[in-house]
Amino acid sequence: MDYGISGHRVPLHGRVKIGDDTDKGRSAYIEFRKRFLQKSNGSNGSREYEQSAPSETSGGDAEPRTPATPADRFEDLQRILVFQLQGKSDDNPVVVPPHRDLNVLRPENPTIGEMEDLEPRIAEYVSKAVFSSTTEQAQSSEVCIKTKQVIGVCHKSRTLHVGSLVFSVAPSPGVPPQPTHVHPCTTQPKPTRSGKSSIVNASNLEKFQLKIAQHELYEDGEPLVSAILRDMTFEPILHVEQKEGGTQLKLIIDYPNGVQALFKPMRFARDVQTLPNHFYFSDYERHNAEIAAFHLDRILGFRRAMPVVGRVVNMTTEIYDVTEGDILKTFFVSPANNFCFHGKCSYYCDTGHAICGNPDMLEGSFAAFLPTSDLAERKVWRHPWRRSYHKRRKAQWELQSDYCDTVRSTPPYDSGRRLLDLIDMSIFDFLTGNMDRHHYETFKMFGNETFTLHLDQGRAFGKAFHDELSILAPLLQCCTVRHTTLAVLLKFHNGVPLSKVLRDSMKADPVNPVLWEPHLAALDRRIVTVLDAIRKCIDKLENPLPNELNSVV
Ligand SMILES: Nc1ncnc2c1ncn2[C@@H]1O[C@H](COP(=O)(O)OP(=O)(O)OP(=O)(O)O)[C@@H](O)[C@H]1O
Ligand SMILES: [Mn+2]
Repeated sequence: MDYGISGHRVPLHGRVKIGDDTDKGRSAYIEFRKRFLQKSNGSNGSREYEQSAPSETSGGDAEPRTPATPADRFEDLQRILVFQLQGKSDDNPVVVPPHRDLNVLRPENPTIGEMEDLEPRIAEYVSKAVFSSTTEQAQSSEVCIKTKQVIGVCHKSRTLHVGSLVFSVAPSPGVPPQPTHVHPCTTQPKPTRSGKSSIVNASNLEKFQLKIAQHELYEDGEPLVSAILRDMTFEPILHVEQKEGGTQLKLIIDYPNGVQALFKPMRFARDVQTLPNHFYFSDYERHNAEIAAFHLDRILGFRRAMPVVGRVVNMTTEIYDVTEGDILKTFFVSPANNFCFHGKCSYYCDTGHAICGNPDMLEGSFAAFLPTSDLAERKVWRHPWRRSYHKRRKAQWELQSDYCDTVRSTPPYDSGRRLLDLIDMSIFDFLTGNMDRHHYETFKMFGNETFTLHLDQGRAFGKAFHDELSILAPLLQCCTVRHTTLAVLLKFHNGVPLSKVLRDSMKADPVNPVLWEPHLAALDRRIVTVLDAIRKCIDKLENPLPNELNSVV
């Protein structure tokens, strides 16, 4: 089934509208949008904000006042949660109770390490491995471990590759680095012929990657997360190269021990918003959006985004000096005497869109690298609610009011956790204003019953004064949400505001303040809108409108 663009065209220069107002359907989305737009300054702050120049200034240390206690505590929604925890209200089709949610039940939750039979084996290798050197191995790399599959390759010298792990073998003083050979079945350590060897433990990122599980990237409170953030912040940068593919410039950063990060450079100050005449697909990426989205994903309890940290690098010593290839030819000094480069990519990689240091210090986001495909291949899925990526075309979901019924009856959205994951993602994206969710990825080895990665938030946090309701289309069209997601939203709405928790979480980042204050304020406002939407879904269920009425609302 193709969830792609419809090919339907609106008149040239016509405004691209969201939703079809003439559609006589059952779509909560269209109804909600109408109601939402009719609202004036509602007491709960749920209104569409126009793009307007704010009076606040960017950044700054002064903590703004947190919003006054909201008038509406959504007690009706709270009651549903309490009933469900008491084993009542189980049949509520809008709020999926924990005991029907595979993300909560997790009958199985193996890690990549367990699936690949790596974790226990590595421990075994550490205790059993014996290193020796033979001259013939020096000629080429060879396969040196066989278990369920080939997982270890001896490389030219001093390193042993096991999946994405690289073990270094330190030679004795005075002995040149030697090729290594592992005897995994040897229980008694044998003396090596030409020197003692030792195994350097896997890096924090490698350990993290092996612990990625079927239902989440990392566990709540996982200490490796802050260890990785620290590594990416303080470890020396050994090598840099441009990442192929994608539309905008990204660099792959190599640290010691095989640790890698995906670097997105800062292009604008925090308070520069998406240009009013730019579509979502021609917006620039914002490095700070990647940092903020990682924190937000963690705070909301999803744990589906890789750790990201901000860092200021010296463009000369930490980029120019450690890179090679065509990218070197794109470095130059600007008229303002700043060191700049533009790299090579399909958009915005020219002198007019150069990335410039100040004068040669450059800020960027560093996202911990996902496991390589050798260790854990990913499957790329077309997002059913993908936008048209065309200035005059609409996507199918924008035209068909019962679109969710179509999605719901199609695997993998017809059972299990997948549809609920997309609804979580739409709430996450609505909070951050990310309209750029064209594809999503999962780890192949876990099959369909696995979480969807929250990858690529570069176009989030672009408009602080506009709430893009169409991002919520999956929630509004399907009218279903996890109990746990609703509980988290209510917790922040009625307790310590999300803006405060996120601001505090990001204080530890080296490039704090990460977000412009109006973007933080927008989060608290948008939570109300999501809660309103869920309430609307429940109301519709409890008080279905007669058919004729339904068609005119
Ligand atoms: N942390 C990561 N580690 C490894 N690979 C990653 C990571 N994040 C993203 N990628 C891969 O790199 C690709 C491009 O990344 P991303 O989508 O963030 O960049 P982009 O320039 O916005 O790309 P596009 O223009 O296609 O949206 C992704 O499709 C993903 O497969
Ligand atoms: Mn992107």
